[in-house]
Amino acid sequence: MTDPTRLQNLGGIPVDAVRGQLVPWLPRQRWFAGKGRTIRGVEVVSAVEVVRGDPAMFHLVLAVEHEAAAGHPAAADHYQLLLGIRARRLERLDYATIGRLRGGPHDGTVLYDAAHDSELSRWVLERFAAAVPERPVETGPLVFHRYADRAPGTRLAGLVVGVEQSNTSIVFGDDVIMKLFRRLTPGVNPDLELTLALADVGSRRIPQPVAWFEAEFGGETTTLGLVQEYLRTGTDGWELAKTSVRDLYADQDLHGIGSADALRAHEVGGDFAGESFRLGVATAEVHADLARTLPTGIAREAQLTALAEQMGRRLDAATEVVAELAPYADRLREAYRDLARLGREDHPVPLQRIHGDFHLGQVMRTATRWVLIDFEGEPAQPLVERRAVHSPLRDVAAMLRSFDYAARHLLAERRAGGAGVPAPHLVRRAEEWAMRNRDAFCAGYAKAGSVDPRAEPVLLRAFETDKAVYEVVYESGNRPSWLPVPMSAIRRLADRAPAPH
Ligand SMILES: Nc1ncnc2c1ncn2[C@@H]1O[C@H](COP(=O)(O)OP(=O)(O)O)[C@@H](O)[C@H]1O
Ligand SMILES: O=P(O)(O)O[C@H]1O[C@H](CO)[C@@H](O[C@H]2O[C@H](CO)[C@@H](O)[C@H](O)[C@H]2O)[C@H](O)[C@H]1O
Repeated sequence: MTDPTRLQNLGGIPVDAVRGQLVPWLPRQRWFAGKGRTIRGVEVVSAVEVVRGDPAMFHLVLAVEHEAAAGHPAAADHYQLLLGIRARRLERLDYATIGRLRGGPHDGTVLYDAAHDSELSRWVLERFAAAVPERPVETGPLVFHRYADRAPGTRLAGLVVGVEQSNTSIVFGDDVIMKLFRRLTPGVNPDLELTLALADVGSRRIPQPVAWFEAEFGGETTTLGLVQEYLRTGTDGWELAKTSVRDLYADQDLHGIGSADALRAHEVGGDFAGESFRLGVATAEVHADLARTLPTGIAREAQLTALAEQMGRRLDAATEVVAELAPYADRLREAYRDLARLGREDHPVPLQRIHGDFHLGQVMRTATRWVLIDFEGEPAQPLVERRAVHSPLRDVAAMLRSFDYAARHLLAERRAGGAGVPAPHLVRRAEEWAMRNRDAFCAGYAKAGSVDPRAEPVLLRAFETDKAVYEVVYESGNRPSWLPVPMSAIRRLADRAPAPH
């Protein structure tokens, strides 16, 4: 990529001026991973001028240097940015503004995130259209590959999807969706790796891949963006599950506490168990396809002991951050001791590539089937960990946690809204909903896969405990009013109450 020592300006604008605008803007972005840490400086480590004129667009890789902080050595994180430059402000793009230059020959020039400018972002589609499968095209260090025979249209308007998450996704027409990976780690992104592997074996459980682009970064070929079929009839599983739970609670509210008329989880119109079963089937099919096409392994005593120790360390670290965990920590550790014992009892555990960040927000129901998206793994984990083999029951346990979340989040919201501690009959209904859907998911998984997750209670409990501990830290940092959701699971798991499935 560009030699940064030679980089003086971007389209005539001094690089220092650009850096100055980026420093306050970056921490405000949803995808910025260094929130709360002090930025020591921002370097432009690569710049490719991809559209010249007004507007102009540069493909940038930024190195953000942070001050050292507890648990974080002073190190640089790298991010990808499509920098748009316009001589004059354009009102419709105000929300994407990085900053405006004042004084000098560039007075009034606007710097902005060009992912939001469909006039510019379609340039990427043009590169994909110029490539054909087996014959990528290059623009400087950027290499554009096409997977599908059919090229995406180049005149489609691009719209960034509303819910910005770890990355930025742009929908073009209602034809394709392109994900720009924001934080860059050298190497192939597992989202691309697993999507291509599944497409190669003909899986219909993923949005079909269309194209991707990459560049050398940190000495490795690194994925920058992935284009897939846009699931125009898709709704994400979290929204669907919430609708079912809302329907159940609305019925309870209508009939009043303890009313014999109040309907149960299997009686309300929005019963979700059929969908949960089908989602279990879809998950097992994806696991089976991953196992037959990518590396697999077996965990025996040493690996299970190491895994149990790793989970124990995560619990220690979490207890430091969230004091509410402390009273339960010793009892939670029993789940990890049982896991280590499983190894000593010679209980081999099959390992394979898995989704790695599985929850109801990572699955979409289309008019015809469940589809799994976002195989990136947990973005905060190192790439080597995300590309390693794991027990597929880790994904299963993560989805079971998600059913628990769907059941309880409304109670947390009501409580945060001033409704007080949830009434016991509502808590019972939430538990019943979670139990019913967790069980249906496991039944679907067992029907389509080789393993019934319910026959592996020790593994499931250890993975679920580990995930709930992670969630406690996540909620305390991001959505404190939702902390009661994973805390209720922590209490259940510490009491070794029968898992609701
Ligand atoms: N192929 C697709 N078709 C339709 N919508 C999609 C598709 N892929 C992703 N989305 C939507 O975009 C959102 C973000 O996608 P995701 O892959 O989860 O990104 P991130 O890595 O930023 O979390 C999803 O929650 C979903 O609503
Ligand atoms: O943004 P990511 O998809 O990488 O995941 C993070 O955010 C998730 C929240 O959206 C969080 O998931 C937790 O909340 C979900 C409901 O919003 C629930 O379905 C999941 O089961 C629960 O873990 C995830 O933990 C976090 O890494």
